[in-house]
Amino acid sequence: MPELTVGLLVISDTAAADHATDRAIDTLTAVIAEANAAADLAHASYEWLVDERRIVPDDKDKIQEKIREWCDVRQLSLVITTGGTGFGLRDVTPEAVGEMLDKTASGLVHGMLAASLRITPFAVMSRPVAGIRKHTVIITLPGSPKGAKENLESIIKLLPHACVQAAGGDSRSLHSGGVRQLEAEAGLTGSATPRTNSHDRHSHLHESGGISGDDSVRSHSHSHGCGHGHHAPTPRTKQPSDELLSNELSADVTRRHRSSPYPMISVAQAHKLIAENLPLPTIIRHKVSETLVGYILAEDVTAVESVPAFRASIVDGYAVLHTDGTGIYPVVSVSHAAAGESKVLSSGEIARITTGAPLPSGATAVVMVEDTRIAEKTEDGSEELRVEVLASGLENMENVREVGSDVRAGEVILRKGTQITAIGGEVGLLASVGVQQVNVYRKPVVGVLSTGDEVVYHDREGPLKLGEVRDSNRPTLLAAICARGFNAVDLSIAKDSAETLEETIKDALKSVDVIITTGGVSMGEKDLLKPTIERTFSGTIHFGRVAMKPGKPTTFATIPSASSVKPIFALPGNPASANVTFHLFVLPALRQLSGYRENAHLPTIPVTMEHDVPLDPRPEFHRAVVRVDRGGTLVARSTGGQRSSRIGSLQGANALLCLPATSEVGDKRTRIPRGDVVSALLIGELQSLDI
Ligand SMILES: Nc1nc2c(c(=O)[nH]1)N[C@H]1C(S)=C(S)[C@@H](COP(=O)(O)OP(=O)(O)OC[C@H]3O[C@@H](n4cnc5c(N)ncnc54)[C@H](O)[C@@H]3O)O[C@H]1N2
Ligand code: MOO
Ligand SMILES: [Mg+2]
Repeated sequence: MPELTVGLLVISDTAAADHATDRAIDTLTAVIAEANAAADLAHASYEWLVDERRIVPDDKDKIQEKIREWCDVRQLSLVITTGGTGFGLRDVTPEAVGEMLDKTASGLVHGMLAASLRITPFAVMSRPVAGIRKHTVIITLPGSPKGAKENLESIIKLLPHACVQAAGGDSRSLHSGGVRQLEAEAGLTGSATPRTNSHDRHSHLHESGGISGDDSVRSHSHSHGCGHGHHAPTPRTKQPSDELLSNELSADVTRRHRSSPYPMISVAQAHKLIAENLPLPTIIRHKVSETLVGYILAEDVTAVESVPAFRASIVDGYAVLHTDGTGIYPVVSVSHAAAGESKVLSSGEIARITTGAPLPSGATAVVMVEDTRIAEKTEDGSEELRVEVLASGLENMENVREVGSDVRAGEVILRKGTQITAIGGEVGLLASVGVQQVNVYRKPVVGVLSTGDEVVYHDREGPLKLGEVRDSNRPTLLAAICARGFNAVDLSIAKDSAETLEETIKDALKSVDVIITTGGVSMGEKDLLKPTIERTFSGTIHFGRVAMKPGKPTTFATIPSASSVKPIFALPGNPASANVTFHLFVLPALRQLSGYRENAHLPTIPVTMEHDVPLDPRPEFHRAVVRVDRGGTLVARSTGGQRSSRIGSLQGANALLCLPATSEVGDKRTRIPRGDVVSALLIGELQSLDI
């Protein structure tokens, strides 16, 4: 399918200083993904491919440098800028872009402004420009993600047409920006897509864009005819710039990065980026049953019925009129805890009653059987005929549960945000008041993929060949995910090839909400995950390195999907690293996606070290066993060797000690001494007493 390549340029001093503050890239990527979905539905034969995403400050030179590269060298189909179009002193986008346009496109500007003015009069404060440089269409959107989204949505249907024309009506130049196409042309991926001829494509664009009567498009498609379907490919020279190499799937090993292009961020920053970039939880209806455990309520729940629904006895004994006092009374009826009517009780009468049974009407109290004596029996001696009430001074409704005294119909019994626990209290409460279904947040379905040419199934028969490694990450993570009550999908093992990764991830995106991969995220030439996410799936890598041990190359990205975005956690291949980063980053994310709010993180508790523990230059998450000692103190002991490859460091562990980096402690200490208190992240159950 022909690709219309897009560059997204965020122009903002703030976002350039701290990429985490940027919302525009995700917003615009989602608009483009939606346009692709709509085009797909309309059977249009083109697809937008976001090929470049960059953030630059409000600096004319920096803006022009990118525009030059993307238009003149990369020959992208479309460049979208956002930001710097206001009246502020630093706002220079229209000037920077305006100077570089070969032709202006005032129609696009009018279209965007008209759409904005329908929403807010402040649209007059935007100074957009649009036009063509060489073969690339350029549009400038406002900086607010909302405004940018509205502007882009107002013209996006027309842009394929504009891009085709700007490319000179030449399908080759339209294609030339598509990197995947290029790789196919150069025989790099080995999977050249058959090209659609220009006639077909233009007639499809025609339908989807709703444009009619445009001679130039029609005559162009006519003049090139079907011949271009098999036109000899014209490979474009690759640019050896560092930026291009940063996510090049097929770069020679000599041309790969020699230092990671991903900034090293702190664990706290990583948590923030994850929390901010996850999609919102969705709501489902779920029946009240044992399978409700673990879900979080997405609504306040109101009692349908009262508990008790009738006046009920609290004890086994005799229903009486409390005003009758002590004395001998005939037993006129029996009220058992069972459905059915009972006789009206009058003064001078009593009724035998069991715990939980309805109080006969007329009765105002219950006397415990222990406070009575049989005065007369039936002839066969099986039942009492008359009973002496010994208890005096009974209160009105003594030993009676009033209607609705436990729960009143209409009362809110559970608040939105409450988790249905394994204790059973919430299920019990819901069941008791006749609530049969509740709205809860859907739990995400999580796919787990191991990657690596060396990785073999853990249950593969026979000895390992040199270099083979049994897959421990997938069984470990599947176990941890299921045990926490999430649905896991086994995505198997993918070889270290761009095609396999692409195919596997593409398939997984159809059935899972979150993807976890392990391996292939560091600096090796076979570490292909990051470029695959960026290039093939137009994903945004929110971070690719974290200052921590283990887990340094932990990567978090989102991939645009039809409805919103799908998170992908690309964890390091080392088994201990994969498990630690799962508990530290992925589990809180899964909890947030299932409706947890501020409590999405696992709890952290202060623990006392039972022995010295060495510190590392990186903040470390040291696997440990925490127990309550005989004095009631929480004490921690290391699980031993902490090498990232050693999954045994997690055997028996229930905590990760959060140890500071050597640089973070005073006096350049290299150890935490025995008896010191450190913080521990509780990843398992707390054991009481010594074991
Ligand atoms: N030059 C550099 N090399 C490395 C760096 C670095 O910064 N510069 N970081 C190191 C760190 S820290 C880690 S952690 C690892 C992470 O590597 P990857 O995520 O790329 O993972 P792989 O290279 O694919 O594998 C690493 C290791 O783990 C074994 N592995 C992988 N998958 C599995 C599995 N499913 N089950 C069991 N074992 C698995 C694999 O065989 C390797 O031994 O990179 C360092 N290198
Ligand atoms: O950070 Mo890596 O996970 O040490 O081994
Ligand atoms: Mg590696």
